[in-house]
Amino acid sequence: MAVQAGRSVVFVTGNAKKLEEVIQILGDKFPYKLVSRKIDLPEYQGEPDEISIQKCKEAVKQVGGPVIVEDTCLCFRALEGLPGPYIKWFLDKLKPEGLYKMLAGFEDKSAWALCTFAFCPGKEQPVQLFRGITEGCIVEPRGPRDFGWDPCFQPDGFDKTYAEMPKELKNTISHRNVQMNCKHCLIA
Ligand SMILES: O=c1[nH]c(=O)c2ncn([C@@H]3O[C@H](COP(=O)(O)OP(=O)(O)OP(=O)(O)O)[C@@H](O)[C@H]3O)c2[nH]1
Ligand SMILES: [Mg+2]
Repeated sequence: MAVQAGRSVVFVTGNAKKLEEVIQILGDKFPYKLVSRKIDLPEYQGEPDEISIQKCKEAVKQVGGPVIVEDTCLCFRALEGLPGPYIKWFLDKLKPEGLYKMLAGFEDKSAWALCTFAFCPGKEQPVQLFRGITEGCIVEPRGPRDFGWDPCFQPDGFDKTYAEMPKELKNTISHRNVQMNCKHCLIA
């Protein structure tokens, strides 16, 4: 990332669980000081890239310096990628059980989790995007309920849902782990 060494970057999110995972994934190898700001940014509509760019521009306006935001989509193949960026509202109303039931009429239960990080060094500067995708399927919910749709998403190659996995394993293979050496994630 184009941040000068020794500088800090503000991760803007209203979601404490995301923040927790981002801090765990970056560990102490991230060469910049990560500062968090809890701001509930607007839930924009549109394609994932456009949403992340708008979100990042709003964050930079509010923070006034280098920022990172991320937007997470959960996309069902049978529904041509929906709910996608609107998963927050579907999850809120339907809970993981309802997400699973949404696919009752479809044979194809496959899904992908997409995380789009957006970085902007300052006002009027271009926004850079970084994407991570983990392929999986939607299953009957299993495991602890402490983070969103984790109980109904089972990544390919595993017999556990995200929620059933130890956090270290989820963080190694998850859509949020946007690293070139992550074997399970596709870097878009
Ligand atoms: O089970 C989960 N495992 C995950 O790894 C994960 N990452 C995000 N989410 C949920 O999916 C929606 C994304 O919407 P979202 O990107 O707009 O997030 P948000 O509004 O909560 O925070 P933010 O936009 O302030 O950063 C929200 O309901 C999040 O709780 C996850 N659920
Ligand atoms: Mg949001």
